[in-house]
Amino acid sequence: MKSCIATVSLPGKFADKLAAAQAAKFDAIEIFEQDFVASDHSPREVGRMVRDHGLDIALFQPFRDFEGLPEPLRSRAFARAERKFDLMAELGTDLVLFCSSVHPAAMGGISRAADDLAELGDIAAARGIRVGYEALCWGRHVADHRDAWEIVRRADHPNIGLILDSFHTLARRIDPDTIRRIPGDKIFFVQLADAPAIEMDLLYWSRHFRTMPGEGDLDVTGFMRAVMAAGYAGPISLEIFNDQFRRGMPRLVAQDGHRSLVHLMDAVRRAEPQLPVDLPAFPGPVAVEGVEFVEFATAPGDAGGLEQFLASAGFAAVGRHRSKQVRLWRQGGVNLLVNSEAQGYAHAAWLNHGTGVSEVGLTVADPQGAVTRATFLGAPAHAQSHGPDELAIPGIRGVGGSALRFLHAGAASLWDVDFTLDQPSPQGAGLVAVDHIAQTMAYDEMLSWSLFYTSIFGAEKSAMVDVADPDGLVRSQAIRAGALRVTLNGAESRRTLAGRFIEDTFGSSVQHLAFRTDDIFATAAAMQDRGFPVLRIGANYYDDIEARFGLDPALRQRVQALNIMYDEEPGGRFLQFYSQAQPGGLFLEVVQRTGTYQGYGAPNAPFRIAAQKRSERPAGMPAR
Ligand SMILES: O=C(O)c1ccc(O)c(O)c1
Ligand SMILES: [Mg+2]
Repeated sequence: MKSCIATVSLPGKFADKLAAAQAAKFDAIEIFEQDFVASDHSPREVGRMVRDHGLDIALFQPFRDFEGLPEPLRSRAFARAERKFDLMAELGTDLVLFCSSVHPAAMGGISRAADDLAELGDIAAARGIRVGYEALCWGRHVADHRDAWEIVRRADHPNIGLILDSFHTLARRIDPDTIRRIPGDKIFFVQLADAPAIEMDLLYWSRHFRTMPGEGDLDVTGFMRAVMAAGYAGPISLEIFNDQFRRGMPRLVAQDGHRSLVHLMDAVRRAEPQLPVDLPAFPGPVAVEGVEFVEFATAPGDAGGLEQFLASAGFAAVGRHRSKQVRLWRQGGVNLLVNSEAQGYAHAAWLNHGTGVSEVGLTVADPQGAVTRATFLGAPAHAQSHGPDELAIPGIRGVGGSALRFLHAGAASLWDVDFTLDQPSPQGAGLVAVDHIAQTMAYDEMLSWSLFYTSIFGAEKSAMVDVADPDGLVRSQAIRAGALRVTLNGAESRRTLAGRFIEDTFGSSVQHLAFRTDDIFATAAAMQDRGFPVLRIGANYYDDIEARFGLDPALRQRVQALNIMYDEEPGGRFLQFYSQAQPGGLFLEVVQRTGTYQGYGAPNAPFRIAAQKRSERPAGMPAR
């Protein structure tokens, strides 16, 4: 796979873009003319800078408004093209993108455009240049790759070919399988971009909302399968116009871009194994069987507050690590680790973020294979010291520096090998499993996080929902990969509960953990007896759900008495209650799902957030 990224896809100055593309292991770049013009380097210097970064210039673009013009505009367009061919020679690239015209004077006509390109082909050929023609989906006369291909076919010139761009094809809902009929050697270049499914003007959508493949809702995999089936063997290039990326960090944008391409091509070969995808073999998406543990990083002075909070939720300390300052707290099938080591990864996490979740342990069929896949997708392996008789548990780093570990279900158990258990697992308050893990990040980072989960785990995303915090909007997206459910909460404002959590913890990620119970009324009562700092929900909320769902008044009484929130879908119900946010911002949630309910009670989130903001006062865990 020859990977390429357009300079327009990356933020920063020209040199920053090159450094980022190199660090992310791209093979080549497309020079977007505007980036070149804005830079202060001569064309020869730019060419040398690119090659000094180990990169090729695979394409120069765009050349606008060429075909179908009347005289004298037509001659002017040819003269302009020759100037750009001169520039390309100095840059050191032989392929240029001509996009379909939006010029008000452009005349239609497939043959007229073909004649113009054929004539241009002779000029280009004399200079060893190839011209690729791309249909912009808002082009004046040509807005469909099938028409662009017909023009290229009629131009019938070896130096004139087609350029495909997934956005232009998929935005117009053109069937990508029509690409399978195009000879692969006439496709000179392929640009890729995804986008979220939002109805809007095509040009505006393209210029502001493109995303990396897999981060949006378009079928970029179907598009790329068709391109490969056509016999295309050239570079695949990311051409992403995106407002968020423009203000992002060059290296992170480039890294996500490379990850998205590797993931895309892996998906292509898994969908159509006969296609010749040039990518080293690595294991498929990691299927998560369970959440085996969640570890909190803390320090001896802070552990007491956290442990008191866990005890109030029905957990009991049942054992300790053989060689480390780590206690095991349990109830039902849930294992929580409280790590107060004075060295190592957890300690560093505590120093950076305060008390909070530092690691999540997942059971998978092939732990080592999971790490292998993740490293091919650019996630660093996460090694942790272990004693001679202790398990080496492979792991990776998540997006914000959090860690994930992979364990075999049922194999030599971590609990038997690394831990001394002093008592059996208690029933506690009836929590049986981790239901989901809620991570919080700046809104601009959300796509990075979701790509991490969708690429490594093959996770499914549900639709993004807007949650109104009294002080700003929070976007929430649920991600599911087998037994791993994660909700991502992107804070737009620093004053939202989510935004403040990020500030207060210096970028910690897990803001809350949700546990599942099979009897939420019994669990809520048992936790109340243990002094759980439940979040109080006001009467207006209960009046509303009684009206909205036609709730039986007796049920309304029961849920209200225990501060349980309620949601339902045609196939099932969802009951949930929360703790107050603890100093530092962490909180817990308890849920019960019935029937086929798959959501997270999103309609309740604004009321929960408002209640949390009202309830803010120190309780439970002391602040650091
Ligand atoms: O937005 C544009 O004008 C534009 C330019 C060049 C491209 O390759 C493209 O896909 C879009
Ligand atoms: Mg394009």
